[in-house]
Amino acid sequence: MEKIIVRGGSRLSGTVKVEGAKNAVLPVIAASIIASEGKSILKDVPALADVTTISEVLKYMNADVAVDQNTVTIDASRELTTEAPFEYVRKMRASVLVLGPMLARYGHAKVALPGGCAIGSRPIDQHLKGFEAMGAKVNVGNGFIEAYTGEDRLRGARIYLDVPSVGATENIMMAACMAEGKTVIENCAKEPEIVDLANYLNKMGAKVVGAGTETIRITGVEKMYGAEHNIIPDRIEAGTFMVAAAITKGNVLVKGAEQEHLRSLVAKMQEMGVIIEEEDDGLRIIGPEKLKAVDLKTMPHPGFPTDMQAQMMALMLQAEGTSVITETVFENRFMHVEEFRRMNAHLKIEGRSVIVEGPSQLQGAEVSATDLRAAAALVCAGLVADGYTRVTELKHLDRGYIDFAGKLAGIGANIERVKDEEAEETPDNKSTNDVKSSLSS
Ligand SMILES: CC(=O)N[C@H]1[C@@H](OP(=O)(O)OP(=O)(O)OC[C@H]2O[C@@H](n3ccc(=O)[nH]c3=O)[C@H](O)[C@@H]2O)O[C@H](CO)[C@@H](O)[C@@H]1O
Ligand SMILES: C=C(OP(=O)(O)O)C(=O)O
Repeated sequence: MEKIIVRGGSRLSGTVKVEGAKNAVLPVIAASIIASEGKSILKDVPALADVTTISEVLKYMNADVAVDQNTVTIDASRELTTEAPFEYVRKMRASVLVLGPMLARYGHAKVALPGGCAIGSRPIDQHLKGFEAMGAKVNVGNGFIEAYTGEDRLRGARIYLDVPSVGATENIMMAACMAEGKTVIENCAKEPEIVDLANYLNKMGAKVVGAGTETIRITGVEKMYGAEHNIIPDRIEAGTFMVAAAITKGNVLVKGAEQEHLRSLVAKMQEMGVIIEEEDDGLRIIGPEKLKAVDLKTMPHPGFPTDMQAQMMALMLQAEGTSVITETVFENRFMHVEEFRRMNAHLKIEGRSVIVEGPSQLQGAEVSATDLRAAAALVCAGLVADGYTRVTELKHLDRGYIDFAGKLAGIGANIERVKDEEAEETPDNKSTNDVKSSLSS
């Protein structure tokens, strides 16, 4: 098992570059299997554990997937199997995103049920409601979801989502690309990753309009082809580095951060007193000497992203006064609160809100990453805690961040990722040496 060991106290400075977006690349890779002719060449693909998992799903289905650094080439022109077993879906819920593309191309799809996870129950009823509206029969049983149309193609339909689900919007949009006639998805998700997927589908020959608004219209086509596409930058990775810079009172250029995708975060951080300047190639973050307390509520895009909630909690712990965070997207996304408390954070959960009393004098401790963003948030808190913070369960972090510790070290953090045995050698209250030298001594 590996750990990240971080010693608080360094102000971050310099430039850090963001990768392609995890939440954009996963549906794009899934969509590639709709193409029965030609190769897809995907660029700016982040080398994340989740990308490996979805690539393995495609390979299991008989597609060719070749990875060359940040370029992934997919040839799905051979006949594919239409099943994704539990061993992949267990690792990553986004595996359910192959349902829509398989249904579009073959009128059949069978995927293991994803089940719940640390942040909430995460049902997929809206995905299935969409497929049914398009004429598919859906059976859920024996741990699998199976959808099929028999001899027929899917039929275009008007679908109103009960919640603007990102995954349901993507799955239905992909399924509708080769359906007969027009599909209209109302109350759909408006995230930048939805727009990226629609752009890719259109390059493949689909007819999708309205992505990024609350109504998407899709006119079905007969056939789709491989296409070239560049994945958009990861707004959540960018936001995480923005928080890391601000919490340490640093001055950091987050290269690749798109202001347009980050409006709610930029506005909230500015409200806290953080200076944010748009530069040609990214956003410069200058942390103030004192942060102001604020309230925030997570919402579907363009509201405040739930995937930045844990990191913002770390930042609010350093603000002067009482902040309130309300989580409206996932019902159980406060697992990090208990871990922050181990670092001497003053936090109280009240229903779907957390009351944050700041500033907390954080203390280094051994903490466990309960999910992907909790992992990043705990590292951010460690950047300003007294002494050493050890963050374990890094498999969650690796789903969404590449070389997180290395990138933070590159902008001046006192941080290292180590194997368990090496971690034992690091003294708890070492006050002079940095993490690296304490490990090598
Ligand atoms: C791979 C990926 O892109 N993951 C993102 C995606 O997840 P994901 O697509 O799973 O999230 P959704 O947008 O679907 O979920 C939002 C809310 O809708 C509910 N819901 C969803 C589907 C459904 O059929 N029924 C239903 O009730 C969920 O329980 C949740 O409360 O969007 C989330 C919300 O921005 C992000 O946190 C995830 O990082
Ligand atoms: C919750 C997240 O991702 P996923 O939907 O892949 O679990 C996330 O990226 O924070």
